Amino acid sequence: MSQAVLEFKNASIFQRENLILDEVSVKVDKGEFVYLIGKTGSGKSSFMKTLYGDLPLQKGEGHIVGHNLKTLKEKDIPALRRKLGVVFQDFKLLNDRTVKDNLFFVLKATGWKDKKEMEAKIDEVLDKVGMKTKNFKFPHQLSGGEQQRVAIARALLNDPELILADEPTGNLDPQTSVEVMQVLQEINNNGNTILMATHDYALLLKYPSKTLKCDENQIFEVVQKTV
Ligand SMILES: Nc1ncnc2c1ncn2[C@@H]1O[C@H](COP(=O)(O)OP(=O)(O)OP(=O)(O)O)[C@@H](O)[C@H]1O
Repeated sequence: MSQAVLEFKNASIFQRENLILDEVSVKVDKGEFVYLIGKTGSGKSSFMKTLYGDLPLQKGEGHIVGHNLKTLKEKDIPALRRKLGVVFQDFKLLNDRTVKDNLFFVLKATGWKDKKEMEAKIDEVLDKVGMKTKNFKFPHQLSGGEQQRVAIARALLNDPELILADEPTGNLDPQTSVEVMQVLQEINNNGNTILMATHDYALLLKYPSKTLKCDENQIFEVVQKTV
């Protein structure tokens, strides 16, 4: 049986009427760590948006964590997103509440009810990213790297089948980028599947892994030596 958490066949991705990516045929298997690279404007974000239901898939086949993107309805999007953990370049934490309350907010919004279970889950995910002792802090009291760790913890709350990280180190200095990358690597070693869009070639060299490249309206796998 296939272990694919993500599979596209001859898919086309459009922004309005503009064709951004054509004949996309890619697969990500359970447990993989996959990079998505490509120049600015090559379509990485458009691809990521298609994956979390922000951009409709108009042509071809696309399946992700058990959902068919071609037939995905507006009402199916929350269920899809619960199976995905999404991490953005700009963290997207709520600045008016503590780390812990940021995570509570997501759990409540995704249907959790039991306070004890919620507390335990929050401790568990913050522990995974080394931020448990800072759960009382507000986002502005944390460094960029710490905020991104919290964002990664938030992405882990609902045990996602796939983590989509869109330029997660884009706002961080090189040293902090490596620290955040180590967190992502640990999470991957613990069994989480990760697709990470990045511009950071230094990270690719330091942590080689399967790499997909967007170029000239295509996505193809590259052998890392020639990246
Ligand atoms: N909302 C939109 N409406 C129309 N065109 C768009 C929209 N968003 C992006 N595009 C176009 O789609 C193409 C791909 O953009 P996209 O943001 O996916 O690239 P990217 O590879 O993620 O770039 P970056 O690395 O800068 O984030 C670009 O030509 C862009 O101008």
